[in-house]
Amino acid sequence: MSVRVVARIRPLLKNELDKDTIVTAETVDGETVPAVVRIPSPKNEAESFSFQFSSVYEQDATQQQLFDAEISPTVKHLFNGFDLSIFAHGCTGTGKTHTMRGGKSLADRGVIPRLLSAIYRRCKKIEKDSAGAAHVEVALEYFEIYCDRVYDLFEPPEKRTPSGLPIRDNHGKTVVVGLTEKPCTTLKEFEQLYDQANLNRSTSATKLNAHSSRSHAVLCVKITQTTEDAVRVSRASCIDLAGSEDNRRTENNKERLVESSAINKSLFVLAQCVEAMNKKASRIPYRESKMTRILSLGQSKGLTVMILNLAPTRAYHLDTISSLNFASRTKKIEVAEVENDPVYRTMVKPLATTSLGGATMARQPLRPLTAAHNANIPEPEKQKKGEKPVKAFSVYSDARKSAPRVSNLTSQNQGIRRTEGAKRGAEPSGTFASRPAKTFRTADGTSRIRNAEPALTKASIEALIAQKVDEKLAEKALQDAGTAAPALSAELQKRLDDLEHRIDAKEEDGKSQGLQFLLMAKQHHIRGEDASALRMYQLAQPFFPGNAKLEAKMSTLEDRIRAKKEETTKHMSAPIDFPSSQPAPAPITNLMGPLKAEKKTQKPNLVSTTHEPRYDDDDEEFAPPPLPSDHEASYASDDSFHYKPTKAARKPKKTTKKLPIFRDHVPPRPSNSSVEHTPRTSHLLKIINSRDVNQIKALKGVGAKKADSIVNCLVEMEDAEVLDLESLAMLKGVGGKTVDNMRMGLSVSGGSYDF
Ligand SMILES: Nc1ncnc2c1ncn2[C@@H]1O[C@H](COP(=O)(O)OP(=O)(O)OP(=O)(O)O)[C@@H](O)[C@H]1O
Repeated sequence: MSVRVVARIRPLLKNELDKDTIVTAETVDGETVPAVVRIPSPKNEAESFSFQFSSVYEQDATQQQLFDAEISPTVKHLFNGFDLSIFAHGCTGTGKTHTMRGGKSLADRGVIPRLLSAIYRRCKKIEKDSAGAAHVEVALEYFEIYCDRVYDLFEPPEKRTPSGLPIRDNHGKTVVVGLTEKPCTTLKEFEQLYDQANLNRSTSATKLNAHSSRSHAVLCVKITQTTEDAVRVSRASCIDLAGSEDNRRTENNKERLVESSAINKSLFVLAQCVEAMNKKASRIPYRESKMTRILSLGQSKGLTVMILNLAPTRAYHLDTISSLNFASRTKKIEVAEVENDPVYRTMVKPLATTSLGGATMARQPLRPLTAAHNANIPEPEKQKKGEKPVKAFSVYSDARKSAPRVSNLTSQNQGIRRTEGAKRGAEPSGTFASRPAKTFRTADGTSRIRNAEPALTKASIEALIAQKVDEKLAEKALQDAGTAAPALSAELQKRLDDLEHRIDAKEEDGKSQGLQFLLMAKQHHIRGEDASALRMYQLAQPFFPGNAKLEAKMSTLEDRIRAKKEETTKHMSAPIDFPSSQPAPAPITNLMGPLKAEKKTQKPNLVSTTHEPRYDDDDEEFAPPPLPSDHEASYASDDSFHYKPTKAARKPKKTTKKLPIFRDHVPPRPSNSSVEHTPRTSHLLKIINSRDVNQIKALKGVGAKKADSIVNCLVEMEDAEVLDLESLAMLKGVGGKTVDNMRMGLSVSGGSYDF
């Protein structure tokens, strides 16, 4: 099922006035509880936007009401082996921490203490009902992601290493290495641990919130149920995201701005991941921030509830619309609900020395990720038969007859449906555990239930292989067909991966920030998302002070965005009804803080009063879909930017370095027009565009390596050609001097050119 998204409108604060309230909740026809958020258009008060969610909680909704309706029903599923993720999202000062953590009084307690209370109650009940035969253990991990670094909140700040805890990919899962796991047996003990750990969380006063969280906090509750026969582990992850900040309003100082930039960046990446998932893109940019990498929303299996926190007043108008848009997209994400397998105790013997959940256990990721599988990809066979994909599980249906659940005791994502009561041991032979339980992983990844393991015959192995191949082929075909983002060439993909690896390699010493921005910029650029690419280049710039290539890229992008905008404004004099295939204009997004271009180009939301505005693309504020020539500006490789230490990054040095000036004195021209070059230049460009390594190698000042690199860049550009010397100078490994050398070294028929 999809992520369950509910909205919560916080009450007015002391300094807010009733007359400024613009966000209201409404009920859908025939329903009694509100499920629609209505907000006026920022451009035209007479118009309004409405956003529908699973539920909407009004200003007077209590913590108890929210918990009882949204979280309490999930607890029993947690004990049935499903993982649970609860997110609080929203811009700064909208009540995320209040919702998740809450206040000290009983009535004010937020989702997290209430969840723990419910968990302990259920633990007691299980132990009592089984007359002590079943035993449940609860253990906690609590960490924050601050400025893209992971810190253990159970450790005092003075014990932190500046670079934070490393995260690793472990068999397709993301793992935070070295987190403290605290066993926690009572609610009282939890409260002490939690309160103490919260003192370690990074919070500061900003203009918008006196106790603003400067980090994303993730509390992971591990529940281990041990019965005579089996051990079952499930996890609840409670995530209090830091709020997006519009720094025009926060008036943040330098330190707060650095935090804010990290917060906005990670939330921006989260939005990009959601966008990519909605577009069923083959590549979800999880790796672009630690938060998205760890959380991998949509890739995890289990139940996911997102609480969208909203402020009711006009002061948050644009931020609220931005959050509503994000949440609307999130609710479309499909999550496969697969319960964690129990580990049968007859099998546990070899593990006798491994304490479950103890320090010797390999660290687990916050959520088990199945990177190889996109949960959004429907199963072709089942679709053909008109069946629902694997996730026929209704969290909120408390109907007497339990909905059929999916067992993962079969090949990955293949999902044989099982009714709730069916016993593991009764699984038909020939099925295999696809997802080794966290405490017992066999080396070959096959079944852990050895006594239930079927005898493998040659025929069954062949059948299994054939089945796997079919699955993979079908999956690939679907991915190819369903990919909305432009396919990346293998070459380009390789370079992106290389860049990611470089970033990973530098993560440890915290020097990767600039490269990360560059990587993201390049990815946006490739996808034709100019505005996002520009934002990322702007964020990268302080890390590469005075880098002429970077500046050139930014100015090319700015020009193009401006041109697109002017083009669009021409067609904007009358209201436009955007066809569904085309992105609507102006998503009012402040996720990345102020941008001159954004401010100027916000367009009215031309959407009727009862519809959600459609903001399908991150670049919409600027224009129609990307132009075919969007690759032109990405000539230069990001490899050409060299990391400079952060100190330098914070204080960009003034530079006198300028773009090369060449001797072709031709008048300025439109970038895509063919212009008269001098014969020498034309000849040079012809050689370059021939992509012939030997010819290029023969140019003056170009060795084999440089020639190779030039050809690689040209391959990346696919059909595009280098049209002028400036563009040539921006290719990887080429600069103004090299271009001059190349040109001046040219001669034809034994004679030299005149100029
Ligand atoms: N439902 C609510 N009832 C009463 N007060 C609330 C409610 N929601 C939020 N508040 C108050 O609003 C203020 C901001 O809330 P909170 O700190 O939880 O925001 P936040 O979204 O976590 O902000 P940040 O992202 O900056 O950390 C606090 O003073 C909080 O007590």
